[in-house]
Amino acid sequence: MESLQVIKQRFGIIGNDVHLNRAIEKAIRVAPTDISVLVTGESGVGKESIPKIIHHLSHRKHAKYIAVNCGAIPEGTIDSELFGHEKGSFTGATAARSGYFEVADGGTIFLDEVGELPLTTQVRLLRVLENGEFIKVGSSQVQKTNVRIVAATNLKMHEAISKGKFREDLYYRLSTIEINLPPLRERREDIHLLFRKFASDFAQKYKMPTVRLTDDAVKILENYGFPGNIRQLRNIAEQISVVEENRVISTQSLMQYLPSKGTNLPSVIKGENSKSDFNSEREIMYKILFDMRNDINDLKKLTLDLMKGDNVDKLQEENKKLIQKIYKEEKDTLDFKEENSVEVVRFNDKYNDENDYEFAETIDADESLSIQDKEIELIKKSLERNNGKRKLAAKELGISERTLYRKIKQYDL
Ligand SMILES: Nc1ncnc2c1ncn2[C@@H]1O[C@H](COP(=O)(O)OP(=O)(O)OP(=O)(O)O)[C@@H](O)[C@H]1O
Repeated sequence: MESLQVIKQRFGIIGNDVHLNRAIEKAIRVAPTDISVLVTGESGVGKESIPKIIHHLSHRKHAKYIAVNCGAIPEGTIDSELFGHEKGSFTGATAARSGYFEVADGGTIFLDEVGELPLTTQVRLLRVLENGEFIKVGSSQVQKTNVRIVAATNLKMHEAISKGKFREDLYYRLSTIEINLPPLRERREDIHLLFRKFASDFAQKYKMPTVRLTDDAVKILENYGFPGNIRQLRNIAEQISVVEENRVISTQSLMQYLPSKGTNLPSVIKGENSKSDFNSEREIMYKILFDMRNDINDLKKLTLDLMKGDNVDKLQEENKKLIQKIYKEEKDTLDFKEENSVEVVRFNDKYNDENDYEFAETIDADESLSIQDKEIELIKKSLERNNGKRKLAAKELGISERTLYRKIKQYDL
């Protein structure tokens, strides 16, 4: 069995906390078996490295390892993504498609944010776990797969079960072994270690001297709560590495990067003769830009649905609110059948596959970079303000939690 230190080095895991070590040791021990593992812990604690360790130390290491963000896949397509679909099983299914459970046969699937799975998908997953059987969407033929499942969640699963959002039987099936990763505030002795590692990585990346904290600043950092855990610490290290001219970071400089405790507002926003008016004005501008982009993305999605779908009336009815929001000054309804008939022909070739549909929801490569930067800034701010709580941040930003989750992953926030 490979030693703990070797594994940590191989998977880039920093820290010496006893709970962290215990979690890694558990992963090493359970790896050669086919037992299902549930990795638990708050967002940003480093759950993703555990399934990788398990896969690479198992007899499955030469087969596929697929990591799926269950929270990032739209509900309507998740069954097809996981289990595949037959040609013609739904509008837009122009060809049969293999799902992850078929592709990963012999390997490992990591189901991140498993608590986000819709109940209908949970039933399918339970069946795979019990006897390796699954059925493609639109098929009646039972298929077999041999996949090891490692799942992760940052939810309190017992709460999700009591609210009827997660099946109890599935929970017990998934969590034969549970590996819990501690939040950063419970492993204070690792904080400075991690900061130094990130500071050195960013110094290399941005070709600048490495930043260093004064002794007092170290104490401040070690006593900070880190609601966003290691992901937040990494972001702070990056911001400091890029922004601070003086490479020795004092308490005062550091404090600017730590959202203030009481209000959870970033300290840079407030202050005596601060440019708070300018800041709030700027924030409003960003918010408008952000809303506009969301409207455009919603509209793109609706347009694609219209291009692909044949039940235009139903789509129009379902999206009445959105249409009215975007075409405020227009009449109550718009005749999409007429307005888009030409486009259907033109766009059909371009968007004839569901991956394009997904792409329509993401950011275009040629979109203005500065708007993207502002979006990131706004998301970060909102997460800070809401103490890392995605539900509240999504509400504040006016987007769904699922979209916010996707953006956090996309920008590695
Ligand atoms: N022990 C560690 N050493 C070095 N980097 C780490 C460690 N733990 C986490 N990280 C880094 O922190 C970031 C967040 O980790 P990760 O994505 O695994 O968190 P998570 O618990 O899966 O979060 P979420 O529940 O939001 O998906 C990543 O950039 C990861 O590389």
